Amino acid sequence: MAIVISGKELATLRRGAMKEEVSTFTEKYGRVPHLAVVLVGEDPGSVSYVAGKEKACIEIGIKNTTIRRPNTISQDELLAIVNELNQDDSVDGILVQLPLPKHMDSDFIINAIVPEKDVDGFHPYNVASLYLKQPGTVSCTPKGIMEILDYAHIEIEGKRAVVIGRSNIVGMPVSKLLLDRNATVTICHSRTKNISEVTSEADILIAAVGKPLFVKADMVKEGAVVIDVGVNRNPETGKLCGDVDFEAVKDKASYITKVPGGVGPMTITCLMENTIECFLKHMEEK
Ligand SMILES: Nc1nc(=O)c2c([nH]1)NC[C@@H]1CN(c3ccc(C(=O)N[C@@H](CCC(=O)O)C(=O)O)cc3)C=[N+]21
Repeated sequence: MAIVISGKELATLRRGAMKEEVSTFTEKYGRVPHLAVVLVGEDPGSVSYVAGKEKACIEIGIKNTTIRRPNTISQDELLAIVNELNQDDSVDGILVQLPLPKHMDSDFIINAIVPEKDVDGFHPYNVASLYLKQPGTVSCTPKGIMEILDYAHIEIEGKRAVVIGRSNIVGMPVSKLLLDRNATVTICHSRTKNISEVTSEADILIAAVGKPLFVKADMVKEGAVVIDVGVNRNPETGKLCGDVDFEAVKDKASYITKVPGGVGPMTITCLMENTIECFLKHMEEK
């Protein structure tokens, strides 16, 4: 049986440290960090994420404003909200929850957020900074995955890392972060031939495909480290489940994360870290 790396436990540790740090801010800067979240519509993943973020903000002492709008609002109305938050000096971080309703162009909205307040690290400026190794905001899930690997003291340098999924939000940036730590990285996707042959080579396997229970035992090398980034609903039980068939893979892996309680809590924790970082930069500019 693999060692289960608890993202939840690490999140609790990090949040305790952040709470202490934030408790010094009012005296130093006259206020605490402020995160503004915009939620359009009622995507189930988003609603659960928003609830988790509100809880984390309260825990750490970060001010949180959630702006909720029905999915009938126009793109112009959403743009106006973003512009107002951009100009609001009391706001340090802006997060527009994705996915947006179909009648909207999410790239257009994300591009409208000023990069200094883009706590998601989704703005092209921050994405480019990651690839050029320049200072900027690193997106929360990839950052959380690296923190999980480090917490478990997993060696990365020289290891063969295989990432399943090539999204801008997870697959691509986590591949870059692993490469920066000198892993040999392979990215698999829907057109990859003989995918289980490729994934079976992985010392570190990152599953970010968005398909419930996609990773089975025959796709995993004995002793591999398996990180499950999936946020899916199990089609049979309706419960939250990952991309990895945990029960099938747990006896083959050396380390594994679970859903829930794995990467998710660290995504939220890294969002808190990013909010504090944006706040501190904002305060320095004054
Ligand atoms: N602009 C934007 N940025 C995002 O980062 C973003 C987004 N939009 N849209 C939705 C997805 C999804 N996502 C989750 C993060 C943490 C949990 C999480 O902490 N889940 C808990 C369980 C929560 C439960 O039980 O419902 C866990 O895995 O233990 C879930 C989902 C961030 N996303």
